[in-house]
Formats: sequence, structure tokens, C-alpha cells
Amino acid sequence: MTLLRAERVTLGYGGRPVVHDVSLDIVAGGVGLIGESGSGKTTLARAFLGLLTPMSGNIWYGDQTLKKADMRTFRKDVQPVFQAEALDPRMRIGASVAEALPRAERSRVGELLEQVGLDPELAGRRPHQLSGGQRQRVVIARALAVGPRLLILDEPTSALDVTVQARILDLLAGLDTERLLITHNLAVVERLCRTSHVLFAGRVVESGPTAELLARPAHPYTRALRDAVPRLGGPPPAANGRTEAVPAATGCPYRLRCPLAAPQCERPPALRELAGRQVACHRAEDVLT
Ligand SMILES: Nc1ncnc2c1ncn2[C@@H]1O[C@H](COP(=O)(O)OP(=O)(O)OP(=O)(O)O)[C@@H](O)[C@H]1O
Repeated sequence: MTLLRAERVTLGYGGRPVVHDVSLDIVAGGVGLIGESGSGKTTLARAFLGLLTPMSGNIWYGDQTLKKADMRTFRKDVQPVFQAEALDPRMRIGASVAEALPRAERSRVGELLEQVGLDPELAGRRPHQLSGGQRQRVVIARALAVGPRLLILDEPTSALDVTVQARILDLLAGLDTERLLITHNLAVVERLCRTSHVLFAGRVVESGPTAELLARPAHPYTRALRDAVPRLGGPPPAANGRTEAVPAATGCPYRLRCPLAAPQCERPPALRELAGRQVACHRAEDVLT
């Protein structure tokens, strides 16, 4: 059974929805959420962590909705990997990792530091005495402390330079923990996620095997992301040079930016099966060719 699943979830703040009717399963092999800033990735991740209650729809944790689940067990199974800046600057990193461990297992700090490729000797240092990559490893060690089944990672490497980024990706790829990864960096999802969901304006516009989505996109937004983003690092994508166009309020939200927009795009496209993935685009056949 899938550990976590969103079923027709709508999420928002102050009664204003920003994620609309999203369904997705966190399946084995890594799941990526891709999309530009403001597309709703972090909002969806917060709902998967039980930090935001859906306005409608459900987050399923096994066979229970998150509302009804035992949160103690949930917190052991599902752990966030925060940005390294979230580490307490006053705390030595050994203490920081120990704090995340169950009381009876506090002696495992050195073992955990080794697991993430850090010298246990570093336990006595404070965060500012480590490199950015080392700090990110400490954050991962903290998340691993309770033995989670799933890690939820929000831009885990975006603050790091390219070579350090690659080593952190190697570390994450080598863990036998499931992962939900949020990023605008396609190289990162390519490395860590067998399945990806592309979000635009709070809606899933394309979902499927990452390799196929990137090799042969069926949605013009996925294609724009692929074509505009450098393979590693770099800024968020420019979509056909028209990133300034706001999502359309009616019809296909992408239509004001889309080079293929046609009269039928004034009707909202439903997600449909095509070429081994799901895509919400009236003109997907023309994108695939
Ligand atoms: N606490 C909040 N209160 C009100 N609106 C919010 C809040 N957090 C996010 N939003 C809005 O929700 C929308 C989605 O934001 P979200 O942070 O989920 O996007 P994102 O894809 O993760 O972006 P980024 O890559 O910049 O983190 C945006 O329009 C944002 O302004």
C-alpha cells in the first residue's frame, strides 16, 4: 500500500485556494514535484506533513486519513528535510542530532553523522563552523534519526554549489528511504525521482515517469521547463520568455503563456491519459510530435 496519498486535495490560506484538486501517490522510486515559484509545491508538501489541513479532499496515510491518524507514528514515518539555515546556530551539531534521536538512542550520534558522510569529530562544532554541504548533511542526519520511511525534501540542494550539490544527491540516492522532492531543478528530479508531477498555478498539468516527461514532454509547460533550465543549478525557468503572464483565471491556466494556445484552451483541460502519462492539455498530441 502507498504510504501517503493525496486524493482530490484543495489547499489554501485564509479561505483562498492555491492548490486545486490534486491527486497523487507517493510511490517507490522517488516522487518529484516540479514547478516555478508560487506553483504550490511547498503548500502541497506542508499538507503531506500534516501541517496544513485540506479545504477539501483527503491526505491518506496508509488506510487512514491524516485527520484520524496517530500522529506519533506518522512523525516517525514521515520526516521533513529542512533547509540548512533552520539549524539552531547556538547548538553544537552533535547536540542537534542527539535532540532528534529517541532518548534511549542518544549514543548513536556518531553513527548517524557517519551515515551522512560526516566525520563524527565534527559533533563539537556549531553550524557556522561547517560548510554549506556539511550543514545540509547534518539536517539529513537529523531527519534520519527516527528511522523514517519517507523523507519530504524542499529544495534540499538549491543553496549549494554544483559539486557539493552532486555529492548530496549521491547521498540521498543511496538511502533506502522513500522521498518526495520539491524543486525547480530538473537535474535533481532526474537523479532522485522515478516519477514526477509538474505543477502550474496549483494544478498538476503533467504526471508520469520522469525520464519520459523530460525526453518527450506532452505539456507545453513541461517542455518550456525542460528547454529553459540549465542541466544543473541555475535560476527558475523562463517559459518561452513570457514568465510575466499571470495564470489565466478561466480555461487552461497556462494559455496566456502558451505558444500553442487555441480557442479550445478557453475551456479548462482535464487530466487525461496519453503516451504513458497524464496530461492536462487540449493540444498535447501536437506537443508530443
Ligand atoms: N502562509 C501563506 N499565506 C498566504 N499565502 C501563502 C502562504 N504560503 C504560500 N502562499 C501562497 O500560495 C501560493 C503557493 O505558494 P508555495 O509556497 O506553495 O509555492 P512554491 O511552488 O513552493 O514556491 P517556491 O518555489 O517559491 O517555494 C503562492 O501564491 C503563495 O503566495
